[in-house]
Amino acid sequence: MAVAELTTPTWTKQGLGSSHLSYLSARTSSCRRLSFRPLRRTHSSRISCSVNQTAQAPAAVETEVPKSNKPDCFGVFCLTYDLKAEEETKSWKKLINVAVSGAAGMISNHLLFKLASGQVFGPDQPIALKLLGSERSFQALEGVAMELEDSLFPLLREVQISIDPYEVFQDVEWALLIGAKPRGPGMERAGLLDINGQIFAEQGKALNAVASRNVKVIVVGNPCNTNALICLKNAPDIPAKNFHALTRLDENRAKCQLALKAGVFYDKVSNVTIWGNHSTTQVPDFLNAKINGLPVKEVITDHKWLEEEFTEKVQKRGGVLIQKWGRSSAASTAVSIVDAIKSLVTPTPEGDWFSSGVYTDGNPYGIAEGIVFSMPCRSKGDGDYELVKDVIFDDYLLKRITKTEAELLAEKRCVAHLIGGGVAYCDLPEDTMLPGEM
Ligand SMILES: NC(=O)C1=CN([C@@H]2O[C@H](COP(=O)(O)OP(=O)(O)OC[C@H]3O[C@@H](n4cnc5c(N)ncnc54)[C@H](OP(=O)(O)O)[C@@H]3O)[C@@H](O)[C@H]2O)C=CC1
Ligand SMILES: O=C([O-])CC(=O)C(=O)O
Repeated sequence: MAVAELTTPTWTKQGLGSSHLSYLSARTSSCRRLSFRPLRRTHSSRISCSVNQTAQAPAAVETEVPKSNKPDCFGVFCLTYDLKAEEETKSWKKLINVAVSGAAGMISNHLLFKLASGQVFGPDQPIALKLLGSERSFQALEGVAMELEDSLFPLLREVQISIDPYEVFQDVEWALLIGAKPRGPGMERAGLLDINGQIFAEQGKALNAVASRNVKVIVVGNPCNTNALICLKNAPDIPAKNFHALTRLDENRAKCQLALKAGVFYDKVSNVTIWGNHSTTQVPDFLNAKINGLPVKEVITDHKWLEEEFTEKVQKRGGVLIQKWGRSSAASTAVSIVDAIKSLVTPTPEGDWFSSGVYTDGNPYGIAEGIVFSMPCRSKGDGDYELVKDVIFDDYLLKRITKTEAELLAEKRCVAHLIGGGVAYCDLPEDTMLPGEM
């Protein structure tokens, strides 16, 4: 039944019992929870919660639950909020503030709705989304906020949009830094490092000034390892350990290729590490990885494939996708950001680990200190992690780890001016590529 035909619209929540009391106040309630607070933009006060202004909280009505397979039942009108809202709210956790930069971009367009739905932080975790954009993207950001509003997510209590990182990062517990300038034709990697480095230096300073002292930061915008380094160096009051560069997409890509080759479903693949940079020098580790609990090299006996095809496939997967799609991975990147967060907020399954680009100080592998390098991590589910010690190395793995390490050390020299390291000197060993560049 379409909205116009309804005299008493109902919202049903799949999975609830068969008898429902539906309340029209679902509308007022969700609207009350979504407060748009556009900042530093006078014109943005046009955003308002129009339903909130007009709706009254009507008495409860008992209605038939529309069957979801009815052809005239669609979208929001197939949903019921069993609004024992007050009771439910009491069982919820304390609201968390989550900042997302590049919020009008492609990755965010997938990610924000996952965050708001509860599938990332859990069904009892209300969140406030704080969206960072720019002058150029502000209108689009308003559009994003409107779509979030129209989605009626019960757990989404507040949406803020702003172009000022000092406002957006105020008290945030999570900062997902996605916005970055893409490398254009003819642009040198050094140029990209500098332009994006400025963005991440500013955002690091803003996080340092106003974010929660234990904020967890996931840098997605490329080149993400060095951007994360710049960010953490500009945020000296936040533990360096709290900064991550996203290499989870690479891990997921590696798992997919191993599963494909072994002819197993990908949940049978575990212990996959991506070592190093999120670039074409990254090292997907098949030495320590397992399939059905067995070393990958015992299951996949074609070692030439592992060393050559597999490694290159993972390194260049992003570029192949761009050739097909005409744009870089957005949906799968958003999924991998979700995976990365969940890996920090839920205990890592016994014996397994996940990859993340983290600060190398104190690492047990002999990797140079002072860079952000993807390594195997485990978490107790408290947002923190520890590095996995029981991994093995062979000459093949060590040689490649050395190469990606050299690249990151060179990137670090290129951005010395942004991390308090004096005059920058850019001597990148070769113009290595982001996974999306080929
Ligand atoms: N680590 C990983 O695994 C992956 C990383 N990426 C990286 O994530 C980033 C975002 O990708 P995606 O969402 O697809 O990109 P989009 O181009 O869709 O969005 C990027 C956003 O970055 C912002 N931005 C910030 N500074 C600039 C600038 N100087 N010029 C242009 N835009 C700028 C823009 O927002 P605004 O104007 O609001 O600032 C824009 O909306 C990219 O750096 C990409 O390379 C992509 C895939 C995987
Ligand atoms: O290069 C890009 O922007 C895309 C990217 O990081 C990837 O697909 O892994």
